[in-house]
Amino acid sequence: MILTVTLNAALDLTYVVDALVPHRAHRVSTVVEKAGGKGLNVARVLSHLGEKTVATGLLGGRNGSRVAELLGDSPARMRTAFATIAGETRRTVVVVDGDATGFWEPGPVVTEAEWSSFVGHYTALLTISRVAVLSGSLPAGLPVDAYAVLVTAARAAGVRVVLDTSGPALAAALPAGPDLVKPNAEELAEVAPDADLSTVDGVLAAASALRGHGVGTVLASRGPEGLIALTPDGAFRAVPPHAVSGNPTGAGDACVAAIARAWRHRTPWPGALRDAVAASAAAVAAPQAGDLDTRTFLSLRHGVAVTEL
Ligand SMILES: O=P(O)(O)OC[C@H]1O[C@](O)(CO)[C@@H](O)[C@H]1O
Repeated sequence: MILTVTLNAALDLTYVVDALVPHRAHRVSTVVEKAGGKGLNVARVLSHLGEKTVATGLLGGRNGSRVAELLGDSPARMRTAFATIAGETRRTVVVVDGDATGFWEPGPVVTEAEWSSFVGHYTALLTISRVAVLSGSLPAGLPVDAYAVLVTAARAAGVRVVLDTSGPALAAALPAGPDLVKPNAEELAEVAPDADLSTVDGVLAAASALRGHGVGTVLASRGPEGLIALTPDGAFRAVPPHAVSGNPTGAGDACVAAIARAWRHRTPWPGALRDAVAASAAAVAAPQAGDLDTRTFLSLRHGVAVTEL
């Protein structure tokens, strides 16, 4: 079982318009509502790929009930085990006009009692999990080291743990030793301010500085140029055969899902990275975050070039 955690879940709204023009009113041609937040997108992609998952996290208020209702349509292999909180789950809005522009609401305030009860609930779920994926921002009220607590519990349970977050939440969790982090360009620049991140060497220097904090693998996404991974088994670069256009929201979630799946099946790094690059591209090709265009995934995965650096 792969466990995904979404502490700041969201009711994701996607608006499709012809062209987004600031300071103008827009007629929206299509509105789609989805259960979202990064961990839920990861769970949905895993489920598309045929994996059994349990999606947990925090849900509250009317938006939380709507998210739960939307999750009711999930296939049996995607189980949900969310804890209820008093605060209102946030909404996010993505405006798609060929590319995507996102608006993320901040989310609820979580109480200390809700947090400590969640930690117990999560620890129980670890006993049926092989891999845990902790994704997204922290809602207000949670301690900055919330992810450090969850990483420590996973490690104590012998569960491999992927952490996909940013800013202070990421920095505070590094000493707990997550097995993989997927930093954005800002985080890489912060740990290695002099590195030229437009070059492979620069990304490797920054990734190695980040690994020095106790992380197993650093996975650096380079958008349409693919991925660079600094792993305990060496450094790899994975490049897609061609760029894919569409909605890039959720491409990172698909990438993380593919890695978790590869770990679950003990796939060696080259295969894992090939799938991660193909899954990211297949997520871009699908209209909504958390979806995967299976045809793109299957057609691209054999064309991804993986080289050991
Ligand atoms: O948790 P955050 O970092 O605020 O990101 C949340 C958002 O990211 C996405 O998962 C896309 O990665 C959206 O579905 C949206 O819910």
